[in-house]
Amino acid sequence: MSKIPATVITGFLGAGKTTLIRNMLQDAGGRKIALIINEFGDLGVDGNILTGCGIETCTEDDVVELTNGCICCTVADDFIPTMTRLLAREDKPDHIVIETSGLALPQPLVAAFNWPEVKTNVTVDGVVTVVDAAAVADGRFADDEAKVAALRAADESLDHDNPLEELFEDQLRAADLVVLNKADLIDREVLEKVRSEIAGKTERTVRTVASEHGKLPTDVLLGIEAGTENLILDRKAHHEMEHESGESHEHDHDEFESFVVDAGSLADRDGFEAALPGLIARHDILRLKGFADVPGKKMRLVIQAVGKRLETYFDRPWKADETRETRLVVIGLHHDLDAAARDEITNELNAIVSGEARQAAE
Ligand SMILES: Nc1nc2c(ncn2[C@@H]2O[C@H](COP(=O)(O)OP(=O)(O)OP(=O)(O)O)[C@@H](O)[C@H]2O)c(=O)[nH]1
Repeated sequence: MSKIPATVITGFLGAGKTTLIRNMLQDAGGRKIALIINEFGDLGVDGNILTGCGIETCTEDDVVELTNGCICCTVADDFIPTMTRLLAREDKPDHIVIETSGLALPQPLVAAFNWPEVKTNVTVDGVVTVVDAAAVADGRFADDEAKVAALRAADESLDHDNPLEELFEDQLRAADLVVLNKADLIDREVLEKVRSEIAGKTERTVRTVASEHGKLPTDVLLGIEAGTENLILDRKAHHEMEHESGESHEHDHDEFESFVVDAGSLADRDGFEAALPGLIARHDILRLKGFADVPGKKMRLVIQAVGKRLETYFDRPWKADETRETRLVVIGLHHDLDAAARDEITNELNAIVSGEARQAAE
């Protein structure tokens, strides 16, 4: 029996993984696709967006959400049992697509495909790393010397120069294909600069393709036939290489923090959208996303912020059995989101959601 192909879609927070998968599902080419969605933070936004996207090939049964932490750390407890259940199904999928969290390392996940109970039935068709080309052009992943110096001063045990840059490079090292997404936000010349910067971060030549809103022919993404589970040992992450050279530090996510804010109904959408970027910049929030209840509206409002870019849109009606609420997950570097900062952000978010902040400013 031929093995079921699996594709790992990885990439940093907000790069466009879910958007790319949503487009892939709309152009599945008759494939029955099973989705495994892994998220950092306890809100399950991506899975909710995908099952809410109204694509008949993407029902609740086709989506498995792993929200107990990054898939790279929960391989044994979550990922392997999920794959075993998936493979035990009568109506097996034609292709398995796994969206890692924005903070996951692809290497341990791809290595897990060598576990006996998986290897005989599944092969890794390819690792697709989605890049926010505009964020790269803005230098988001470059070393911010001043910031690293401040980090080191605050925590001499810090064993990474720059956790963002290191993770970004690790996700690129694992790639069979790099998607330079958000190309609509930069011009051609900048895109080519980003392309060569990306090329400089992997020792081997990796195919890159530009995209806008993750729109690419599904045949570009699926059917790479790389068999990456047999190649991943040559695509080591930083901490695996440091381990080999003796300066070992375990792979963890301690540098990152996430928390969920429950707020009330969004009384003043314009005021909220005007105030949110300032809050994000003040606290260096890397990612903020979730859903909001807008009084008088049948549809729920999706809130999507990646760095300073904010997008809100109504995606589907609230279900009869759903509580209309505003719930937002906030993700950032640990030292930016200590307890005091989390309280401050929670209070400020509640104030701008309720419209209080605007009234106070008037
Ligand atoms: N302008 C622009 N926005 C994009 C593009 N692709 C995605 N976005 C927006 O970027 C935001 C994040 O997109 P997602 O698809 O949720 O990103 P993700 O990688 O799944 O995010 P995480 O799962 O949180 O890591 C959303 O507001 C998208 O609409 C693009 O090509 N251009």
